[in-house]
Amino acid sequence: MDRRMHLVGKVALVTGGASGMGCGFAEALLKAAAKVCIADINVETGVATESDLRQQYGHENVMFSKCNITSATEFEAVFKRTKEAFGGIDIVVNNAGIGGETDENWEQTVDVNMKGTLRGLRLAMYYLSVEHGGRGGCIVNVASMTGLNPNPLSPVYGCTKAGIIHATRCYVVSEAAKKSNIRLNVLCPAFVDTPMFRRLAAGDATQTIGGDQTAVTAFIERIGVLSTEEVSVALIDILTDETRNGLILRCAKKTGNVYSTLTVQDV
Ligand SMILES: NC(=O)C1=CN([C@@H]2O[C@H](COP(=O)(O)OP(=O)(O)OC[C@H]3O[C@@H](n4cnc5c(N)ncnc54)[C@H](O)[C@@H]3O)[C@@H](O)[C@H]2O)C=CC1
Ligand SMILES: CCCCCC(=O)/C=C/C=C\C/C=C\C/C=C\CCCC(=O)O
Repeated sequence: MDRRMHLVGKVALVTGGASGMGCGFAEALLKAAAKVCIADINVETGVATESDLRQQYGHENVMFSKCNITSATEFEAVFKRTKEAFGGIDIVVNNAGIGGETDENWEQTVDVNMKGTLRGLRLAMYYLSVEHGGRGGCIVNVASMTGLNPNPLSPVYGCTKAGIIHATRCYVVSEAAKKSNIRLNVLCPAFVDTPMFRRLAAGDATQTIGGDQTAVTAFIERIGVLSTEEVSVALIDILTDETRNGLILRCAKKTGNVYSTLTVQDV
């Protein structure tokens, strides 16, 4: 039996799609002939990305929708708009996220990464579910290797990413996912060359709880840095291979792509 999900004509919503990894994901989906809504808080970059992608992949296949994922109203409006414009939603990539560990910004990191992603996950479950007019599909949540490996420089960020991993695992075993044939997986990249990463690499003091930048640089050199195209290949593999469900996909420059589950202990 063919277990590939063909992406031609499929409709995807990608949060944080204006730049960085999200923009790479949008482009990879468009190359596979899907239709994409990029949702992002940054209107200027979002409109520019929309225009660029429209020129390359067709006006009718791309839309930008302004959305702050911390706003329930804005986020729900994006789902509605995408469904109206493209006739349904098959794929949701909850990718938008920020770094930030200072006394002033750490709660914002929780609001965006944890609450925002949970909001996107809940909306995706609703809009993909058959009982609410959906047609099943695939949800990919973007966490990070820091959600699995402890990192002293970014405990809050790491916690939000661990939360995203666990939330994904919980929804995977839900009746709602099974009833509507919704697959859920979580992507855990190590460093990827994006504006967010470049801020960290440049020593932006608002991104970590501080420390020796020489050590950060050495750490980055040891781990290596992926391109957005390399992470996009991982995303497309998750989407197209319908046997992929409930999985954590670690992506790192030196180790490549490694799928796993977390062990569940019998109690
Ligand atoms: N770059 C890296 O090394 C890694 C990044 N990640 C995760 O990948 C995801 C994407 O990150 P990058 O592309 O690196 O970052 P980025 O900063 O380059 O792009 C993030 C995008 O999300 C948007 N965004 C931020 N807050 C938002 C909000 N409240 N509502 C809607 N959109 C919002 C930004 O405007 C931006 O376009 C994030 O969740 C990040 O934590 C995970 C592992 C490694
Ligand atoms: C193996 C660690 C991979 C980290 C991947 C990641 O999520 C990168 C995010 C980049 C910028 C976000 C800002 C800061 C927090 C993230 C990671 C801190 C790691 C710093 C270090 O120990 O060198």
